[in-house]
Amino acid sequence: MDLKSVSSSKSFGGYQKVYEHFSPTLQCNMKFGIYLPPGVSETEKCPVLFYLSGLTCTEQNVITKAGFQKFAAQYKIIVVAPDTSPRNCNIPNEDEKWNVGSGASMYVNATEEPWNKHYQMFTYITEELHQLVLNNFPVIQDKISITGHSMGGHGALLCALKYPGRYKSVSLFAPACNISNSPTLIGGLTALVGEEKDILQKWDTTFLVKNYDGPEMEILIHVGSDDEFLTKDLLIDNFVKAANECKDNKIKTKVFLEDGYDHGYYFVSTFIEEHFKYHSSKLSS
Ligand SMILES: N[C@@H](CCC(=O)N[C@@H](CS)C(=O)NCC(=O)O)C(=O)O
Repeated sequence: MDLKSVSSSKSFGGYQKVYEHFSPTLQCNMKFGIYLPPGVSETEKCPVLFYLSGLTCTEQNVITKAGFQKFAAQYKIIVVAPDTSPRNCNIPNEDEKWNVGSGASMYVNATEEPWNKHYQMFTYITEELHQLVLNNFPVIQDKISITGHSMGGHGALLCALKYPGRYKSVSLFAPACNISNSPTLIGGLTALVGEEKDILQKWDTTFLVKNYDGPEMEILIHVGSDDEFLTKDLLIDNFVKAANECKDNKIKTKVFLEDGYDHGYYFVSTFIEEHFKYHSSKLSS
């Protein structure tokens, strides 16, 4: 495994780094950001938090705009920020639309031509990158949490629901919770996995949550009341309702509707500290 260092910048006593590597799963080069808090080493390992970004993002958006490094340093949590899709794959029109193709992987495994050769993002995040991080960085192997924004909130939920018990805590910023009913996301999803209802629902967290049968899971959610995607695309209420129907009440959602905030990184950076506090409390218990 060849990890090429792209950048390394000191931040709050630790280092914000970006690496590039060839991904056999995605058949292309991928970048990811990783923040290493001050003092972490092979003898002082830390928990890790995966942060999945939203539509149009690369690894750069969250590392430059969310202001999380201060809290990652304070709570001693390694933060991994993957890119949101394969890139430069020579797929016709891959960069044409902001909600189909590059930057719009939906964190699923594609089955449809021409995307299926590269767009295996679910496996990339949950297997390849997961193992790469655990094998190459000073991570406490059973202290793993996940968070995400918008399409990345959907991605984080997919990971948590399909890998019950792996993630110690889950938190979401303005998550897309029912993507097969989202006018903005459905086009990207059907391009990747086709139009069959049963298949769409296998990648839709509102449907998946009903059959969740893992350990109890509490999910922290923040969303802004002025989020332009709130009512037609995020569909958080649908997820909450489905989660309440899940067997033995195993999923508890804590949703905070924050007055006046929109969908962007001013919103994310406002609530990022609360999410680190939340993950830290779960990771240290
Ligand atoms: N129509 C917008 C929507 C994209 C958008 O809002 N993306 C969110 C995630 S769903 C984001 O994080 N954008 C990058 C940023 O704000 O830095 C665009 O074309 O950029």
